[in-house]
Amino acid sequence: MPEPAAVVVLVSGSGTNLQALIDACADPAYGARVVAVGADREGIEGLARAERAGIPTFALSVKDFETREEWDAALAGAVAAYDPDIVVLAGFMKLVGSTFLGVYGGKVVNTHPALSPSFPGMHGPADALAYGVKVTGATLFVVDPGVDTGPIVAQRAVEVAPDDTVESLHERIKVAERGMLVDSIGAMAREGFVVEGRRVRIGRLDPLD
Ligand SMILES: Nc1nc2c(c(=O)[nH]1)N[C@@H](CN(C=O)c1ccc(C(=O)N[C@@H](CCC(=O)O)C(=O)O)cc1)CN2
Ligand SMILES: NCC(=O)N[C@@H]1O[C@H](COP(=O)([O-])[O-])[C@@H](O)[C@H]1O
Repeated sequence: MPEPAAVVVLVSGSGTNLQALIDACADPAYGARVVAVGADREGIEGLARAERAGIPTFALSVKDFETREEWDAALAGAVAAYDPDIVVLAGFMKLVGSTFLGVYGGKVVNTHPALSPSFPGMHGPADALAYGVKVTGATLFVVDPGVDTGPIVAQRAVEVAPDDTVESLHERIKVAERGMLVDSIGAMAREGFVVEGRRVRIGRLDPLD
């Protein structure tokens, strides 16, 4: 069996997406291994989940750096120590900048709780509910310098219920999101992937395509 792909996961909160990846990686056939978990803050459940799984962690807070650029470079350096094949932003509430993307561009993916290109930013479920859409969902994309604008890897649709609150809707999205993340990262790790303009292709190309 080939070496599993090395994955670094960056988190800011509860880390349920991270946990889904950790659980999937327990199967050697999955093809990936979480080699480190980083955060932009201390004391979060995401880091505790990594520690319980015996995975190395690091935390770099923007406020501990003179400039945003210095934080971005330090983040790139901390991630580089683990030589990842894929970097997953899983509820990571910071925009990564040009230094980080200069090193990892093309292999950083972010999971977002809305169907891109609708409702980018930090409040996807609330914005979808406020707009009144009947279907929303989750999107996995390759991170670019914009906010939730990168080429799409995968999407899962979720129906909005008439009595949904932001919390109930986000929880239902997160169930779909975790499945999307686990399925996509496994496929990317096992089969490889390529970004061609706005299209992301996983594995062998369809001969008719
Ligand atoms: N270069 C990119 N970085 C990130 C992307 C992206 O598409 N391109 N996706 C985000 C996730 N994201 C929501 O989808 C998001 C996260 C954070 C922000 C933001 O404005 N954050 C503030 C700080 C807020 C806080 O600390 O609570 C900031 O960065 O200063 C917008 C969108 C992951 N990164
Ligand atoms: N803009 C980024 C954003 O909204 N991210 C969202 O935060 C949640 C984190 O959950 P988790 O910490 O339990 O994985 C996820 O739904 C993720 O998509």
